Amino acid sequence: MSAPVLVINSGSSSIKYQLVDGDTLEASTSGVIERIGQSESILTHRHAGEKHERRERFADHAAGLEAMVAAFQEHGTPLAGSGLIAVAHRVVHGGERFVQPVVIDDEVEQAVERLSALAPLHNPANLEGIRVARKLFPRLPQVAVFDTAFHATVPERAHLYAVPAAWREEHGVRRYGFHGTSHAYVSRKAAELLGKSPKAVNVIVAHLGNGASVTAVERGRSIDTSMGLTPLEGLVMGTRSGDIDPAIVFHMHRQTGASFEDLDAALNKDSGMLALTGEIDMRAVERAAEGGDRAAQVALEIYCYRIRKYIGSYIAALGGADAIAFTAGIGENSAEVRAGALGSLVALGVQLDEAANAAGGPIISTPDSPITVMVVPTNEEGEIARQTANLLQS
Ligand SMILES: Nc1ncnc2c1ncn2[C@@H]1O[C@H](COP(=O)(O)OP(=O)(O)O)[C@@H](O)[C@H]1O
Ligand SMILES: CC(=O)OP(=O)(O)O
Ligand SMILES: [Mg+2]
Repeated sequence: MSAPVLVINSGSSSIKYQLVDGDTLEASTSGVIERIGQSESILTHRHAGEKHERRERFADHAAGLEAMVAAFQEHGTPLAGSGLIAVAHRVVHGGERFVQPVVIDDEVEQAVERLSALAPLHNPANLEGIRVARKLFPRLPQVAVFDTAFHATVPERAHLYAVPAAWREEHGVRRYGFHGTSHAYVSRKAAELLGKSPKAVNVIVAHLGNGASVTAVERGRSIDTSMGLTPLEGLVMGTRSGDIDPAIVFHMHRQTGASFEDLDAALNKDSGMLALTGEIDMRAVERAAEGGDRAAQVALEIYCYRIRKYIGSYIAALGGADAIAFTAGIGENSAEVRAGALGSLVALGVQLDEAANAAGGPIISTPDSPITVMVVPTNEEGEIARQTANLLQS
C-alpha cells in the first residue's frame, strides 16, 4: 500500500474508519465502532476479506479509538510502522471559514470547537477524534475535511435567510449545508455513469442515512441543499424533524415552559422517524409498516413525500436535471423509499424501472426516462482520503 491515509469519521455515537491508499483510494482495512457510551459497544473490523467483531463497553470516543488501534495491531497491520502519511478527519461544520481541507493545528482545533454550537451532535465528536489522534500520532499531519465545504458555492438566493441583518452579519446565520463530501463524490460518480463530465450535467443527490439531505448540483457545483445553519433543516431523519414552522419552538416554550435546551434536544434527538414510529432504524420502520402498523405506514409516506418535494423543487432550481442519485444507508438499500420518493415525479420526467429498482440499480429508470435515476454507493472516507492526499501533495 502506498501513501496510506487513516480516515476517521467520528459520529455522535459511532466511529467509522478506513485505511486508504492515498494513490489508488482503495481501502485495505475498514471498521465501525457503534453504540459508544452505551452498555455494550460493538467494534467491527474488516481486513483481507475477514470480519472481526469485539463486543465490550467503550465509554467514550477515546476508548473507541484505542480499540481501533488495537484491532489494527491484532489483525496483522499495526498502524505504527505502516508508513501512514496522514490522519484525516471528517469535520461536520466548517462555518464560513473552512471551505477547503486544512492541516490541523491548535488554532484550527479551537475554531472547530467554537463551531460546535452550530453542530452540537457532530463537531464535539469530531473534535474528540482529532484530540485522541493527535496524541496517538503526534508526528503525523492531521487533516480536517469539512462537510460544509462543497456547499460554499451555494449562491446568496439560496443561502441567505430573510432574517434581521445582525443575525446574518454578527452571528453567522445562513445556510451552510452538510454531507458535502458525499454529495461531491456521488455527483461525480453520477456523471461518470451518464458517460459525461461533471461539468456537463445537473445532478440531484439524495443522501439518505441517519442524517439525510438533498443537494442540487449544477455542472459540478452545489447550488442548493436542504440542510441549513445546522443539520436539522430539510428532510425527516432518524431522530431529527427536518423542516418545521419555527413558531412551533416558541409555541411549545410558552405552552410547556420547556427550555430552549430541551426544545433543541427534542427536535434533534427525539423527533423524526423515532417520534413518528418509535423506531430510528429504517429497516424496523419498514418491517412494522409491512406488518400493518398504521403509524409506520404514515411515517414512511411523510418521509418519502418530503424527499419528493425537495427533488421537485431542485428540478425547478436547476431548470431541469440529468440525473437523480440515491445514496447512503437508506438511499442505497431501500427500494421502497426510492419508489415512494419518486412517485408523482413522473410528470417531471422521472420514469422508474420497478424491476431495476428492486434489484438495486445502478440505473433504476427506464431507458427513455428524460431524467436518469440511479443508486450510487457513497464513499465519504474515500473522498476524504482523496482530498487529503491532494492537499498534502500541493
Ligand atoms: N437494507 C436496508 N433497508 C432500509 N434501510 C436500511 C438498510 N440498510 C441500512 N438502512 C438504514 O440506513 C440508515 C443508516 O444509514 P448510514 O448511511 O449508515 O447512516 P449514518 O452514516 O448517518 O450513520 C439507518 O436508518 C438504517 O436503517
Ligand atoms: C451532517 C449529518 O447529519 O451527518 P450524519 O448523517 O452522519 O448524522
Ligand atoms: Mg453518515
